[in-house]
Amino acid sequence: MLKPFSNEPLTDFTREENRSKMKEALQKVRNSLGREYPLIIGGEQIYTEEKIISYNPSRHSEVVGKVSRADRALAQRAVETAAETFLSWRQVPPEARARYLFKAAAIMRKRKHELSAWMVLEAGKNWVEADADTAEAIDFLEFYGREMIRLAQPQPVTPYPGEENTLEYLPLGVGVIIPPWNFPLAILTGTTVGPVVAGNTVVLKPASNTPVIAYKFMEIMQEAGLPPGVINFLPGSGSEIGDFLVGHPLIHFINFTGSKDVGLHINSLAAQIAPGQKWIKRVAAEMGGKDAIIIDEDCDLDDAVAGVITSAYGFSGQKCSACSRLIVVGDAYRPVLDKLAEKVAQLKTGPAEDYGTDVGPVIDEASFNKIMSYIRIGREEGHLLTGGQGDSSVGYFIQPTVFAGVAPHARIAQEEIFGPVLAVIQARTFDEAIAIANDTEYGLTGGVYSRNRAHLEKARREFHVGNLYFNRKCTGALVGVQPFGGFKMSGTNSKAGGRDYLKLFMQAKSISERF
Ligand SMILES: NC(=O)c1ccc[n+]([C@@H]2O[C@H](COP(=O)([O-])OP(=O)(O)OC[C@H]3O[C@@H](n4cnc5c(N)ncnc54)[C@H](O)[C@@H]3O)[C@@H](O)[C@H]2O)c1
Ligand SMILES: N[C@@H](CCC=O)C(=O)O
Repeated sequence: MLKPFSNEPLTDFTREENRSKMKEALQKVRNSLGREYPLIIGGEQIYTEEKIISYNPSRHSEVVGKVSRADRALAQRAVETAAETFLSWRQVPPEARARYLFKAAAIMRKRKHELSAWMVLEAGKNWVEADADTAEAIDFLEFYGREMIRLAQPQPVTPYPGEENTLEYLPLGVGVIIPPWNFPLAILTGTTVGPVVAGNTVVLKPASNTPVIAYKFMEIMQEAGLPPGVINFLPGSGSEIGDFLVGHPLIHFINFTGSKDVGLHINSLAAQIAPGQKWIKRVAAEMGGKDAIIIDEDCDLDDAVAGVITSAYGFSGQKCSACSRLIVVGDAYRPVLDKLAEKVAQLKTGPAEDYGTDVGPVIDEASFNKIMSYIRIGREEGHLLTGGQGDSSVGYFIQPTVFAGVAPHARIAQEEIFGPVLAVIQARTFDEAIAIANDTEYGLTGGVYSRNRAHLEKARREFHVGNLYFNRKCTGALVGVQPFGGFKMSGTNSKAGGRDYLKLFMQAKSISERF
């Protein structure tokens, strides 16, 4: 009997026994750094000359792994293999498909600290963030498996005299999965196994910064017994094989998570009908954010500032959900700035593998340079309250940075920086704060700290974001609890971890039989 879904518990690292397990896992992973990994098509491991090399962002001289890189010929083979495998995979009963996911979840649970350790070293996540990423991956497996079983049950339709009417959900076909590096296990797992348990087969093109953790996911799916060819693992360049895959006539859907620019490019490419293509490709594209938290005058300011700090600097601000704009109402402004300056300066910046690091490195040199250039822009557009320095000599470290007195239309208040940089904006009234919060092209997460019920109700109606949080941080959506996905240029609102998710990769067939 299947237990009802519940979220995977997080590890309590204040306990010595858990810290020592994590240290052991880090040591074990460190001993395996620098290895070569194949791509996988139809279960066959293929080593290529060309490699994607991934580095430890906390120590960029350290090679984490070398992963084989696909060219277009291999991409063609992967799509054809997925198309062939679809013919048998779609016949596998939904409950049997779900069982592969439950088995993979059990394997991940056993390898939890090891998987987190890979993320510490390959993505630069601190222990707590890496542990949450692994837990979320397990949640996606457990949740989507149960969702498929639910959708396979007779679906409710209105009874009609003299007829039997049914509604069935069928898979679409072959999809391309393109995840980002910032949730290298959770988002990769969720965006892949959702479509797969729905009966589709896929080509998975992982992000080039985190291909080793992506390979670990493949290892687990293979160990869970997933038939060869259901997930084809194809690391490679976005522009070279990414465009080829998206435009391929055998592809039915693209499940993308990443930046706005790449998402819009994929959306327009997928809209073109390739010769021989007989369907419209579906695109789920979850993209960036410029997320705001509003601090209202009457709230608990200590609690609010703590929530903002977690939201702004968790994983060095490299979350689509990160708070990058803080809007403070009226007289709360000065005390909030004082508290922020004090608390942010106390955050510990350092290597992700050191227990107790609050702010680890940013992912790579390009990100480091981009964030530092925004910090230079910020010095013109606002008043530097704290932080502002970066050091890329060993790893890509940037101090958590706060700019105060920022105008709502300043570049640092409008453009996604994707780093540990917070712009603080003052609003005269709560209504003005809501108007400022909504005045960007994005609409992903938002937060309000307030004790004023009328203000919270106004925010409920008017704060235009896909994930709205009251009196808590605006990151860390839980699978099944806070289905995740935004409005406007933040994406197509696919609601990862929600009950509508699998239907994005299915088509509904209504069948009527007259008695
Ligand atoms: N809304 C969400 O749920 C969500 C979640 C996580 C990250 N994000 C966003 O992702 C971004 C950070 O991730 P990133 O730097 O990996 O984003 P990115 O857009 O640079 O890359 C995302 C993926 O797209 C691939 N890619 C790049 N060019 C491509 C092309 N032409 N065709 C096909 N694939 C291509 C990359 O290799 C990678 O796998 C941020 O903007 C962040 O806000 C959004
Ligand atoms: N789902 C994650 C964000 C994913 C984007 O980076 C959260 O809710 O913080």
